Amino acid sequence: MSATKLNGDHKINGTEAKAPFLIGVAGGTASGKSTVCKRIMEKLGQVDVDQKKRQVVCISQDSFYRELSPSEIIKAERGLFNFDHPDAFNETLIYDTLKDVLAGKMVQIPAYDYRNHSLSKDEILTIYPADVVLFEGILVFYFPEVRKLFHMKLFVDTDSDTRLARRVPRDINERGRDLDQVLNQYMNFVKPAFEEFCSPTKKFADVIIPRGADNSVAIELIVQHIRDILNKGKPCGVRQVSPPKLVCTPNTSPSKKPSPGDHLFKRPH
Ligand SMILES: Nc1ncnc2c1ncn2[C@@H]1O[C@H](COP(=O)(O)OP(=O)(O)O)[C@@H](O)[C@H]1O
Ligand SMILES: Nc1ccn([C@@H]2O[C@H](COP(=O)(O)O)[C@@H](O)[C@H]2O)c(=O)n1
Repeated sequence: MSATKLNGDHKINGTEAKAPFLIGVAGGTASGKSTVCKRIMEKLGQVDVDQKKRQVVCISQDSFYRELSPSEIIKAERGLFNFDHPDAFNETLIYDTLKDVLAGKMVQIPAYDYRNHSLSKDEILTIYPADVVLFEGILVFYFPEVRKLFHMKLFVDTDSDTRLARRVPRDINERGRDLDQVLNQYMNFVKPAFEEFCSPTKKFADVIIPRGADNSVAIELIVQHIRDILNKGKPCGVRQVSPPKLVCTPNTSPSKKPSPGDHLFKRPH
């Protein structure tokens, strides 16, 4: 798929770009936001699809951490930088990027390098226009202008002991931290910031998912709702964007009744 910009109009392979259905997924650290997004993508049959052809894509808010100054990097290396405060993020870039996504444009986003506390110079993720875009992160509902862009808002609500028990091994094994660092950062920054900035945004959610990815009933209901919206092509409460032009058809002949697992998407021509 090739994407081009012509006089402000965005065209993909010669056809008008489509506005995606934008879903925000918030929740505390290690609540299971990424895992919930993965489950949604799996249930919509998207995980094994080539990146360029995916109709459901996921973007992480962590790709929008602002660049740190040399003295802030030193603080971060000592576990003394607050990555859970809204000021740690580049709000304008989040907003501008999501507006581009909603305009059906292809966007390029750096992966986040947790070991070096910086945006990756080497790993740039290309987000091709899609029908459904998931945007997940601890503070995706914090910024009012960003919050208004979502068509659906999910909050992954996992209890804090479970979150800490998951964060400790993850940060040690995947993010290059030691136990003292993880616990100090958690007590000094992560926990207080969750209570001050993240938890209060739960009230903005349309759906709260207790227990995260363990809650397969909630995930199935959400997936079914996404399918219904896409089939109708008329999402409720959509602000500023036109509905996604995607038809969700079961991969069966018209006479055959759909069965669970039949959820191949088909774009209209
Ligand atoms: N339901 C679950 N049961 C067990 N482990 C889980 C579950 N959900 C997530 N995890 C693990 O917890 C860690 C954090 O999950 P993740 O989805 O990355 O959370 P978040 O995106 O909210 O930070 C990961 O190591 C993940 O594999
Ligand atoms: N350099 C960084 C950047 C972020 N963090 C922590 O990541 C958490 C957000 O990611 P989740 O996958 O857990 O949602 C956040 O709580 C930051 O503390 C970090 O430790 N180092």
